[in-house]
Amino acid sequence: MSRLVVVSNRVADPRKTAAGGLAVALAEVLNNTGGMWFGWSGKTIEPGEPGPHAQERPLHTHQAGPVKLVTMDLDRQDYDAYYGGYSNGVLWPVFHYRLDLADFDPAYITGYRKANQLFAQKLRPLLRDDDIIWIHDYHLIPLAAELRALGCTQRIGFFLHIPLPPPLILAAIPGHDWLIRALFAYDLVGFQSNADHEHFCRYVQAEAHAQDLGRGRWRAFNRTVQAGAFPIGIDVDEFVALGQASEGREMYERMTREYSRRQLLVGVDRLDYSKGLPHRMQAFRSLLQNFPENRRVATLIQIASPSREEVDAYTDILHEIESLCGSINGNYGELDWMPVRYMHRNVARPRLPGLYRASRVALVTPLRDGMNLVAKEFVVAQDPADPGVLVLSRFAGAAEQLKEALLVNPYDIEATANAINLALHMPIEERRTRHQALLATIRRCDVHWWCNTFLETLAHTQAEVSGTPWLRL
Ligand SMILES: O=P(O)(O)OC[C@H]1O[C@H](O[C@H]2O[C@H](CO)[C@@H](O)[C@H](O)[C@H]2O)[C@H](O)[C@@H](O)[C@@H]1O
Ligand SMILES: O=c1ccn([C@@H]2O[C@H](COP(=O)(O)OP(=O)(O)O)[C@@H](O)[C@H]2O)c(=O)[nH]1
Repeated sequence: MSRLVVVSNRVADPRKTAAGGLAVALAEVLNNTGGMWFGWSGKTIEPGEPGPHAQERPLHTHQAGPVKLVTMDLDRQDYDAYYGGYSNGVLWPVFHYRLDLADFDPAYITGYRKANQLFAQKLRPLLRDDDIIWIHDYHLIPLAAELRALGCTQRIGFFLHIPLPPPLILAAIPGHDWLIRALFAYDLVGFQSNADHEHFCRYVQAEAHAQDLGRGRWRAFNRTVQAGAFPIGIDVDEFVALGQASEGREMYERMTREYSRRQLLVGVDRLDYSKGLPHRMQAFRSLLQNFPENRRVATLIQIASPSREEVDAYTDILHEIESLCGSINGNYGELDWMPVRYMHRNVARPRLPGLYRASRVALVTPLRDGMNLVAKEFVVAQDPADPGVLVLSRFAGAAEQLKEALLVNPYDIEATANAINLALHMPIEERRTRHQALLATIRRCDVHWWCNTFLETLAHTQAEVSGTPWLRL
């Protein structure tokens, strides 16, 4: 049987918990399949630090249950240009439709290419001929092309965890044609939603003049690539079990005891401008303003786990949130009631099911999101007899699947406040009906379904390209 080799920027011990949907999902996949997980170690080598040059630097290897974790360090300068610079200063904002936040510094692309070349050079000697290679996310778009240039002929799949914007937004990136050409080094390219997949099809037709071979296959640059939507899911049974374990139960009991006279609303996000936290706070403020019956009753617990703090746009959003929370509490708070409980800290995943279950409403209102696993976790954690309500942005990938949530446009503050009010006062029958339908979808398209569907499709892609040498990017 072929071995699965997963490659992503961030690697986590699959036996421990991590914040960030990619690490959570891949840990769950690899715990089941076994194989190798290759990525960045989380360590950077500072300029002037003694030791071998990047190419000669040894890898870190660690057996974690059935998974062999192999990681590499990056030089500080390369890491800054590759991760903070090109990945999170160019690709992240543009792919989330935020051209205004992109910083097209030409030095970034050099660092990005260099890091991808280093990933390829380090990974190449570890590969077996019959490995199935699955590369993840925007940090590593050119990796297959780099591996092909080193002679790799294995099946290689790619999954983009973030949205793909419409062609004319994508085309604003200097060198966008280079990026999309790099996708043709893969055999299969997966997106989170039909909308993202459709943007890809439109782009390759209009900008790359690709030939449509039908059934998701496109031919350009002397290669054939298959593309499709594979919405990522969660491990439902694992999350249910987490809720039944002691930490989950204790959290539930503590929250229900502490907030017995209140109705809890919960938001759990990385502190990222794509998550729409200022808009959410404004909607909550409008709720208190327009529907005063919720004052002294509704309490919003907002977890904002620290993220990418070296990128300026992330520091800006931190200040904006802090000021909004302060003003809401200052204007509406009472001696015995604070409307917003804001925490700029990561909450360990085992505690989240208890927090979700104790909450009447979840606010998942990103301005754009690839998928958003928190939306799915919230539904799974509910008591089916008395479930909470999911208020979900129509701009999260999850909205394509979770139609029975209260779908909102997060830019429309008043409409979002109305939806939150509806959620807080929704009759129990309607809550149950919606929850049942949501849970069925989340169960059907869980993380195992996602992984199996992607890998089966990859295994069946036609190897039309074997023997065709990859022309260097
Ligand atoms: O690794 P970080 O820079 O700390 O960021 C954490 C992850 O954020 C992004 O997650 C995305 O993947 C989720 C799972 O598919 C999806 O639900 C979510 O909508 C995405 O934002 C990023 O894509 C990952 O690479 C990061 O590791
Ligand atoms: O304080 C936190 C915040 C988030 N998460 C987890 O991180 C993941 C976030 O994934 P999502 O897809 O919602 O968004 P991303 O951060 O990947 O953009 C979910 O599994 C959360 O349970 C966590 O464990 N603790």
